[in-house]
Amino acid sequence: MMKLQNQFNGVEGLDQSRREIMVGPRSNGIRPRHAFAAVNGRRESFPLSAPPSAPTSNAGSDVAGLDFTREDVEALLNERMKTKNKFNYKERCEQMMDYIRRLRLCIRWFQEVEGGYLLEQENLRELLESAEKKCTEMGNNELSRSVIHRILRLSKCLITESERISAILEVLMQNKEEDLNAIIMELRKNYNLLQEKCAKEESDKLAVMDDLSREKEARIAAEKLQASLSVDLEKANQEQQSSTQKISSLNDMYKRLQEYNTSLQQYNTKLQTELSMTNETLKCVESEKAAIVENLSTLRGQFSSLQDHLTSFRVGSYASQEEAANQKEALVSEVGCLRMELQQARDERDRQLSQVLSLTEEVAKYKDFTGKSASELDCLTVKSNELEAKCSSRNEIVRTLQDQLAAAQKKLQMPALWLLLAFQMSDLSAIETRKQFEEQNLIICDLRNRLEDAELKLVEGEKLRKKLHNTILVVVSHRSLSPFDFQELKGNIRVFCRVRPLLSDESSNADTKVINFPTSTEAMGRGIDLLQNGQKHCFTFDKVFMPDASQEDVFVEISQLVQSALDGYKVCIFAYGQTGSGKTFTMMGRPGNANKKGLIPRSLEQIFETRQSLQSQGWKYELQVSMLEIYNETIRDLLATNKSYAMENGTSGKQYMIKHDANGNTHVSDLTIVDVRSTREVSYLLDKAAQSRSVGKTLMNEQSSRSHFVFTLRISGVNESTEQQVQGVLNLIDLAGSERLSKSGSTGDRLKETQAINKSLSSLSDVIFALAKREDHVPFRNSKLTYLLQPCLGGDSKTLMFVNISPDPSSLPESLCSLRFAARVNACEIGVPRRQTNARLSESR
Ligand SMILES: Nc1ncnc2c1ncn2[C@@H]1O[C@H](COP(=O)(O)OP(=O)(O)OP(=O)(O)O)[C@@H](O)[C@H]1O
Repeated sequence: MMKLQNQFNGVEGLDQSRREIMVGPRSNGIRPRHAFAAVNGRRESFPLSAPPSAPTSNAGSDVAGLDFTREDVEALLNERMKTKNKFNYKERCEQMMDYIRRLRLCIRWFQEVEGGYLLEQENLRELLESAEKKCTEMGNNELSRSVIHRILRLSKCLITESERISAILEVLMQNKEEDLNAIIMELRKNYNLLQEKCAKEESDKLAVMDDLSREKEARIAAEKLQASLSVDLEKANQEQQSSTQKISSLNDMYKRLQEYNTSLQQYNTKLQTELSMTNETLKCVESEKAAIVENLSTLRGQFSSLQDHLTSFRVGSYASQEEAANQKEALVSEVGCLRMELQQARDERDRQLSQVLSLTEEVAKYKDFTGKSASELDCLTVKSNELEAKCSSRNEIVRTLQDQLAAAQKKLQMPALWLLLAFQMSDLSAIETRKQFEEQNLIICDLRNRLEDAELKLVEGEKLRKKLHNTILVVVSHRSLSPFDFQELKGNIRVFCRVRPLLSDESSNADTKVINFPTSTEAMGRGIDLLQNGQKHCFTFDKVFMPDASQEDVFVEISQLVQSALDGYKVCIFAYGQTGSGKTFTMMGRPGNANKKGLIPRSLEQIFETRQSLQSQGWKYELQVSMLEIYNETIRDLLATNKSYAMENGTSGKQYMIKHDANGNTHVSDLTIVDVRSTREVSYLLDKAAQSRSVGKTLMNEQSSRSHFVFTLRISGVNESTEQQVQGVLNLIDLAGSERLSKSGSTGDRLKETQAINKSLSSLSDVIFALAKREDHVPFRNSKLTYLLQPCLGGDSKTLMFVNISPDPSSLPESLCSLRFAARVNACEIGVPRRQTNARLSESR
């Protein structure tokens, strides 16, 4: 209590003279150690007493002014409990103790309240009132009352002190408030400044954040890019490695192929020489054969004449033969008679001889009997002489008879001999003829064998040629070979470029040379350079024909491709180019001039010729022709007999539908298909079609084709000996020319045609672009032309495009467009050409 009073006494002294009391700086809830006061205009500081230490277990001893302790109260209580109601006193004492504890706490709180300046007077008053109440409740107990009084006193004292302090505090608070207000103002200012700064910083921060996020994004993107680039780089490295390997392997292959090519070329030359030798032998054999056949026929004539002669002789000699036979029979019977007579004479002679003998024996006997009389002997000798005479006469008769017989026999033998001789003669000549005939037959057989051998060789040579042409040579990358040799392997569309000569009416403005043909070994015959505004545009194709190239020169380059159609390939050749650039000239040629015949008639001539020569190898071909034009997006049958399509408004009466079958063959419904057997028939059909074609005059071309012309030749061949079948198709197409309306000066119907032509050609370029980019969808159906050409552009055909170019400088932009388009076409990869061939089915045999 004393400590407290001292503390406040100091303050009380201050109270009288102060004008302004301030509290020392307080921050972070730390209690201030000084109070400041302005004393007589001077700022002084007064130390505030330290706060009481933390309450000890003996709480009562900390309370200043309360000079009794808990022990006192307990002792008092114990004493009183001896006499009074134990329970009531104890309870009340405890209540009192509780009250005192709360009072102590109040004092401590008062001391410890921040700076000791806030005093809850209301609470103290409440406490006081409750203490008074409790005092009343406690009644007349002396001890309690004195305790209570003390407490009350203490309380009152506390109240007054607190009131005083609160007054001081109020002042202090006011001052402090002002200070604080000033500080707050300052702080607000600072705050505002800070806020502005903060806002600025915030905006800066946002900008920086934006920058940062952008940078982050950029960094992430860069990292991603870096990652993808590194992946790409890795891939590229791998690709590079693999391509290096590929290149080296390709180089190896190239070398090997070159070697192979050389060997093949040698082989080819050998084969060619063999072929020519075989051909020569064949020619010799054929001439020999002809001679033999001639010989044979003369021999046959001889033989037949001999046979005729023999039969006539036989017929002629028949009568004399009969007569001779009769004579012979008569003679034979005569001979028989003579023989009988002779026999009889012989018998007689023998008998007489035996008589002579017996007589001779008898004579000998008589001679033995010497004793016989001479007369008897004489008589016997006479007898013997008679008999001998008889015998000799008989011998004479036998001799004459024998002579007669010999004569008769001679007579008999004469015609027989003659006949026999004749027979023998004719037999001899027949045998000789037969011999000759057999010899000739042998020679013929031999010749036939040789002929067969030669033909076999020829077939094998042809087979080899085909094989070399269609299989082996395709892998040989040698420019001296035909570009079609590569087609089977690469599957690209080949492109030939043809520059026509300047026409007479063009030569006036042809001083400037805009087209060049490079002469370097690389590009010789394959390159073409265009000069536009001083800029050079270089192009390379499979072949470039200069203006002086003849129709024959051009055909030579495609003849092998045409040959492929006979070998069972689908072949498509089409001419593309600006109007008047020479497409129709290339495809059809100039009518009535044999030297200027175009590719279509030349191809057909070759096909018919080859068909003829292949017949000897067992090949039989059937050829069918159809011709159509696509005019204003409508199909017209150029071989239709009734001409129902030719309607006034240019629209077709019939609706022709294009269909492709599973084999990639194209069919146009209701189209006239004509069987052809000779070039003359085809020429007739071509003339007929040319008359039906839509042709018109434009500023660019006197005879401008206003439609796309499609000539189709279907070839089906059967080989009887090898049982092979082939189905080839040859499509030859003369496209309508692309043109600029401003240049062509088209109006009316021409304008409509031009628009249709340009639209279908742009569809063609769309298709080519889609193919070049290997897009999933190729818009073949966008025009009739592209749909018709679908198997040629996207299938397994051997396709060749002619890009025709005009050398006229005024056509330079169009030429450049055409060449760019052609370069695209050249890069297009379509399917690998497939040969349509199969073994013949037994049913079809
Ligand atoms: N190589 C050539 N040699 C000689 N004359 C040629 C040659 N090429 C074209 N011509 C001539 O040029 C003219 C135009 O040729 P052509 O009619 O063939 O052109 P086009 O491209 O078919 O034209 P369009 O698309 O208008 O039908 C014709 O008179 C033709 O005879």
